[in-house]
Amino acid sequence: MRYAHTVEQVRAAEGALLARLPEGALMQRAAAGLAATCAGLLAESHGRVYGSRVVLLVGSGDNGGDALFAGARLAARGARVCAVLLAPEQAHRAGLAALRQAGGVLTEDQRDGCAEIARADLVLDGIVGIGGRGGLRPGALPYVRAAAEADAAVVAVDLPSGVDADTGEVSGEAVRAAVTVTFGTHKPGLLVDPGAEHAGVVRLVPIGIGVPPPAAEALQHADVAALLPRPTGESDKYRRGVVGVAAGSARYPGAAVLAVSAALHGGAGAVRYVGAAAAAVVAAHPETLVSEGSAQGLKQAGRVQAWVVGPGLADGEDAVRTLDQALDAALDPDVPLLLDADALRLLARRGPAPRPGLLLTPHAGEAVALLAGAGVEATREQVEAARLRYARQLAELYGCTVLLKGSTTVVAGPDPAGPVRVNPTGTPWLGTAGSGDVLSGLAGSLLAAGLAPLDAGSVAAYLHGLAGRTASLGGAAAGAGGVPAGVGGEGPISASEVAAALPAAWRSVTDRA
Ligand SMILES: NC(=O)C1=CN([C@@H]2O[C@H](COP(=O)(O)OP(=O)(O)OC[C@H]3O[C@@H](n4cnc5c(N)ncnc54)[C@H](O)[C@@H]3O)[C@@H](O)[C@H]2O)[C@@H](O)CC1
Ligand SMILES: [K+]
Repeated sequence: MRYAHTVEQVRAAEGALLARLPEGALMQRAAAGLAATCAGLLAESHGRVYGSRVVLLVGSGDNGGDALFAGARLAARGARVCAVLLAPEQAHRAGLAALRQAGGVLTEDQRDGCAEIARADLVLDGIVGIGGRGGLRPGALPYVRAAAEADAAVVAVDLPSGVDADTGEVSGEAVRAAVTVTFGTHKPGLLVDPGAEHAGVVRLVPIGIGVPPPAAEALQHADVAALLPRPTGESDKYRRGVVGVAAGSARYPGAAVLAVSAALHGGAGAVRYVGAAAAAVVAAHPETLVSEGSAQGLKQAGRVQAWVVGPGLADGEDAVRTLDQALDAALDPDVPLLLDADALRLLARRGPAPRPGLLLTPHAGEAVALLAGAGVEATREQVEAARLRYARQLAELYGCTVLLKGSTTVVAGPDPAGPVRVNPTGTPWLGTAGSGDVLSGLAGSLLAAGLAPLDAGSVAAYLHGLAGRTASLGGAAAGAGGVPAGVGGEGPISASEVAAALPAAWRSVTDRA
């Protein structure tokens, strides 16, 4: 698991350690790890550290201190290090002295600084770290823009300056790093877009701080492998779980086919389908147990261990009746229920309807409707910019687990003190019609197999992201969790291909565990 902690948690943990250690010891640990990563990058790009050109962007706090001490270490190995001081009066004194002693030079001049950046091999962003507030200040912008235009590898110290450490929000511009070297623990803003997208590859340097339970966490391969259901010798279809899918309509039969397809690939023993697209579902997946038409309803469908309701239901009378039945207490309240797509729009009209085992899977637009249904106004852009906050708020308002889909999918449980799961896999190519139907069928299948809503949602998002990348790479198994989305070699995909790639994604997780 990759754990992330808020600034407040990091400060408390660091405070406890600082009291026990000699002054500056923690910063030296941070700087040593930072310099080692930079040396590795310089060896890759320049062939060696000696003679390479390094520019440090140094702000007024300890984040700048880290950059200065790391710069001193690189200068001691023969790098030509220039520190650009954004706040010369407040720059870290001991760090400045160390850099000077190691042969580094300083400048406060904007033109000089930008010229140095233009010919640098590596730029270290030590403008602000966890002490940053309210986005980049105007004085930093020329340097940040020069770094973006230069060939240099940009390495962010602790987090890219301009990214909110707790939320991943970016107001205005922020540093875009190839690599972020973060200290002690991850920060939530490094795991969730838009912050995650600015952070590049994130490397954690342990500095020995003890941390409390995390505010956010991201599953890794081993966690997913441990959570995935594994049939045993005694498993029959009921023990493995039967998932019911109430989806599709005369207008949108394809959504039902995709949700069923993913549910069949999601580890459940069988899939029951109820709805108006039975013919299309059976034609595509003859193994599905279908009930013709929605008139028969969910209650008559037979035994299931989880329901998926919503994809392609449209918003007619049948859809309203289906949602009523799904939320009806007479339907076994112990059977987990996933609501997606049209069911979410209908739920938004009714407002919160708390129920055990409820998982909602909105995208940003549906989240806006759900928020409005609970009396909270927000725009799509606001939800996309502050995904952690809105996922948590929705989970609290609706008293259930909420999986908010998007460039970073996040899953929040109803307990406000619990961690939010942030999904590390995926590719922008997954933003394609029907992709959400695949995710909900898969998550429903995992619910039926017995996973709790938070686990079912986050494991489904993980496999869905991997399957998307696998399909996008033309069938080659995608890399490990944590690989940033959008790495080269990918191409367009359809939702059917994502569903078909689920078994390969599953195997790539269990094979490596
Ligand atoms: N506290 C510790 O024990 C450790 C801290 N470390 C480093 O120290 C950092 C935190 O240091 P600080 O608390 O000094 O805070 P920062 O260095 O992150 O920034 C605070 C300073 O920046 C100014 N500032 C705030 N917002 C700004 C903005 N938008 N633009 C420009 N300046 C802004 C503040 O006035 C303050 O002077 C961490 O991110 C990490 O890099 C590491 O050395 C590890 C140990
Ligand atoms: K920084």
